This record gives sequence, C-alpha cells and structure tokens, in this order.
Amino acid sequence: MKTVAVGTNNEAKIAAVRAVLSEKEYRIVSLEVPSGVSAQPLSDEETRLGAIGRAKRALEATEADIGIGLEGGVTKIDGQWWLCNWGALVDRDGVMVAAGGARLALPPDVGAGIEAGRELGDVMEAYTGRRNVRRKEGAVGVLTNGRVDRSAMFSHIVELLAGQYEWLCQNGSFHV
Ligand SMILES: O=P(O)(O)OP(=O)(O)OP(=O)(O)OC[C@H]1O[C@@H](n2cnc3c(O)ncnc32)[C@H](O)[C@@H]1O
Repeated sequence: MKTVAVGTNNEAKIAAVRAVLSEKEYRIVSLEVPSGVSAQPLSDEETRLGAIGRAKRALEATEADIGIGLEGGVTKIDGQWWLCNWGALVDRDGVMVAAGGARLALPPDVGAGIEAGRELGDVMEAYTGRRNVRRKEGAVGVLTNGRVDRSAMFSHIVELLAGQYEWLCQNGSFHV
C-alpha cells in the first residue's frame, strides 16, 4: 500500500484527498508544511508554486511515497480579483504533476480587502460573519451558495492530479 503525505492541516483539503484516494489503496497522512510562498498568494504563478512547495516538503518531511500540496490563492484578471486554486503531486522518482482548479470572481468588497493586504480567509469571515470559512465551505462555497464547497473544489483538483499521475506511470513521465 502506498503512503500519501498531504502538506496541510486544513480539514477541507484533507477531506478532498480522502474523497478521491481510496483507503484500500492509499494510507493518507497529513502534516503542516511551509508553502515557501506568501501566506496569501497573489497570482496563479505564486499559488501553483505554493502547491508544489507543499507537495515537495510533505514528501521530504515523511517516508511517504507521494506528496500532495493544495494551495488557495487569488489572481487579478482585467483589474478584478479572482479566486484560484492549485494542486501538485510529487513522487520519489522525481515525477511531478500539477493542476489548476475552479476560478470565481470575488465581489468588489472582498477584492478591496485583498487590495488592502488582508488574507482572503479573514476577508471572507468579515464578509459573511461566519468563522473558519477557509477550513469549511471556503470562499467558493459561499459564492456558489453552497453548491461547490472548498473540499469538493479541491477534490476535482486531486482527481486531476491522480488521473495525470496514473497516466504518466503507464505512459512515461515528463516534468512540469
Ligand atoms: O492550513 P493551510 O493548508 O495553510 O490552508 P489555508 O486555507 O490557511 O491556506 P491556503 O494556502 O490554501 O490559502 C492561502 C490564503 O488564502 C485564503 N483562502 C484561499 N482560498 C480560500 C477560500 O476558498 N476560502 C477562504 N479563504 C481562502 C486562506 O485563508 C489563506 O489566507
């Protein structure tokens, strides 16, 4: 059985990995690791790098076969802030796959909070009056009226990672 180390203590992210990788095939462990990027990534590039950093550090810090990193951030498109999310998977042979997830425009008030240098999680708490949005439904859950919560959104990214990894293992690898 392969062990997968997920570089986070965030329940929404861990639940996403558990939803996709069957416990019959994988032992899943989780641990807090630094992303290597700022607490609030402000671009797709930085968010993707954060996901890769978490995946690599989760692998380094454990005896796991596979490391997974999931990172949430924001990115500016045409003057407006959008939610963006990235994931990365690395193994001990140096194979790496990455995938981006859903994008949503943030309301102007939320964008103003980001512009003022605040973290999205804190801005969302103030915006909704709810606590721990980042560990529960996430900005995506709030803004989709509960239809797609943070865990479901990250599950899609984990499916993209697992599927690409399987394909590469069967067909030969390339490095992203
Ligand atoms: O415990 P970790 O894994 O660090 O989880 P996190 O939610 O604190 O950290 P991320 O790196 O995923 O997200 C970076 C920042 O953006 C915030 N964030 C990202 N996506 C969010 C979402 O969907 N809802 C609320 N906050 C979000 C989050 O609170 C952080 O301040």
